[in-house]
Amino acid sequence: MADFDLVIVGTGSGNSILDERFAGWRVAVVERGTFGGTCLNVGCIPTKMFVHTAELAAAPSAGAKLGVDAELLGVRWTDVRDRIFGRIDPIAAGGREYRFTHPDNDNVTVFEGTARFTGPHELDIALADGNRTSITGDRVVLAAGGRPVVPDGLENVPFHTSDTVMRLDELPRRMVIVGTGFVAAEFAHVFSSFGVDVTVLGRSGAMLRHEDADISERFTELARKRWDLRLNGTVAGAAQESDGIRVDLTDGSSVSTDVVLVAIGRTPNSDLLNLPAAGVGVTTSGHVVVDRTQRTTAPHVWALGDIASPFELKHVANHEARVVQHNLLHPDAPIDADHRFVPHAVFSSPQVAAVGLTEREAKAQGRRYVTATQEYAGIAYGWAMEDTTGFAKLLADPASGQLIGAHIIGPQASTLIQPLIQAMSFGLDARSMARGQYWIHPAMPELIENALLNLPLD
Ligand SMILES: Cc1cc2nc3c(=O)[nH]c(=O)nc-3n(C[C@H](O)[C@H](O)[C@H](O)COP(=O)(O)OP(=O)(O)OC[C@H]3O[C@@H](n4cnc5c(N)ncnc54)[C@H](O)[C@@H]3O)c2cc1C
Ligand SMILES: NC(=O)c1ccc[n+]([C@@H]2O[C@H](COP(=O)([O-])OP(=O)(O)OC[C@H]3O[C@@H](n4cnc5c(N)ncnc54)[C@H](O)[C@@H]3O)[C@@H](O)[C@H]2O)c1
Repeated sequence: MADFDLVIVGTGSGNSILDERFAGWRVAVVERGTFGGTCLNVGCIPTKMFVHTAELAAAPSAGAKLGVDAELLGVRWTDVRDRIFGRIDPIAAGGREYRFTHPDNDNVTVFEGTARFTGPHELDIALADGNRTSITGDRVVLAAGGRPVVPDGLENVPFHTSDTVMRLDELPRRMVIVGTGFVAAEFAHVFSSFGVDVTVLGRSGAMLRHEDADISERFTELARKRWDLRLNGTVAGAAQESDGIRVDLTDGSSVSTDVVLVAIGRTPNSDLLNLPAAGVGVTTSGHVVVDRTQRTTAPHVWALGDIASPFELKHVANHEARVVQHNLLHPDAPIDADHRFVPHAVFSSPQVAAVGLTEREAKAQGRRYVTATQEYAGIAYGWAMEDTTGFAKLLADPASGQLIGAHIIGPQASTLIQPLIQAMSFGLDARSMARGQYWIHPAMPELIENALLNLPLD
């Protein structure tokens, strides 16, 4: 049995822990899938490459109301797909090659297979080549991520998840997307911009229902105009028919389609690891329990990213990887992860971005707060874009002026939110932020300036 100072399970964010400071450590890295994990191979990065391309495809139809008549001649799907993965696949392969062969990694052994604990420090690895091996780790880092959840009712038909849908052989004519969250909103935008007839099936009454209610309501209203949106129901069953797949819904209706995309959330890969053998606890949702230093209930085991984090976001996984890295290197001076102001963005059309509390959460916490909104239609750059639906909504403590929540729906929301994240992270109050700096005129951040000035502070 080979003994290691450190075993890292998962090469998504876990792969970024190692640097020259670990040169004297014997390290094992275990990976059961493609090197680089979800974000690089099947998540953030390819999706945003498709989203950018989709926006180019959608531009001609958006031009007409501004007096520019253009026509989309076509989307060469296989060219788009192969350009994107022609860029990504070599990065994943290069990362793997680096760990296997580069002298920087003389102290690192890579095992390609699925790891599971057989004791507190012992792991069995079912290798991809069919063999097995056992190793021990003085310390273990769990960075094993999660995987898509699949609903009942699709047993008799082929379906895709975000893991496979970006590599379709051809662009389908019709697509049914099950789910109304991040993945559904982004892929509905991508595929409908490419000319696919998209139907979205949602169990709840709104899309992006975890967002602030005003944002979710506006997004749902706009989604209804673009996609065939079937809410308050889900899949009851499905059958293969001569001209495609028939999906039956719980309300008794049905939809015919060429491709079904499942996007109803992800589940942590904690169940693959036989965690009880190591004394590592999990929550009812399957997330590994960690303390503020990312240490699990077993003192020699740390966890980071989607396996331990309900946020399921890459910037959170990256932050937690830096915390784990520090705490491995400095066991006597551990640091805490900072989850105070975790932002997110949905790269759909329109974009949505948020940080801090929704109004619903502020109420539930009994917080004293004031709100302000500012529409894009009320700022000069919004006039340039003829935007009539986007807005920013802020929540602040009226006494201190500290922002407690920020929500944006509209063009470049994912970029416009950043100064608000900065203000919240560094404790800058709304009035100082609005009047203590210049705002370039007539640029889009005037949306934020005006929203801040609209806050009815004490
Ligand atoms: C379609 C999609 C789009 C996304 N877009 C964004 C975005 O725009 N912005 C954002 O912030 N986040 C986005 N995310 C979320 C983001 O991808 C994840 O939060 C992030 O990749 C999680 O990183 P991780 O290191 O925790 O896990 P992963 O990157 O999933 O890495 C886990 C690795 O562990 C391996 N593994 C699992 N179990 C074992 C085992 N037992 N033995 C060995 N290896 C194992 C897996 O094969 C995998 O490679 C997106 C996700 C999806 C699905
Ligand atoms: N831009 C980004 O940061 C980004 C993009 C994509 C994914 N992600 C991450 O990936 C994770 C997974 O995304 P997701 O969209 O799959 O999950 P999600 O949790 O965002 O949304 C899932 C949706 O599916 C609905 N649902 C659940 N079961 C259902 C059923 N049986 N039938 C119909 N609807 C059902 C839920 O009500 C929910 O609205 C997210 O939590 C997110 O953190 C992030």
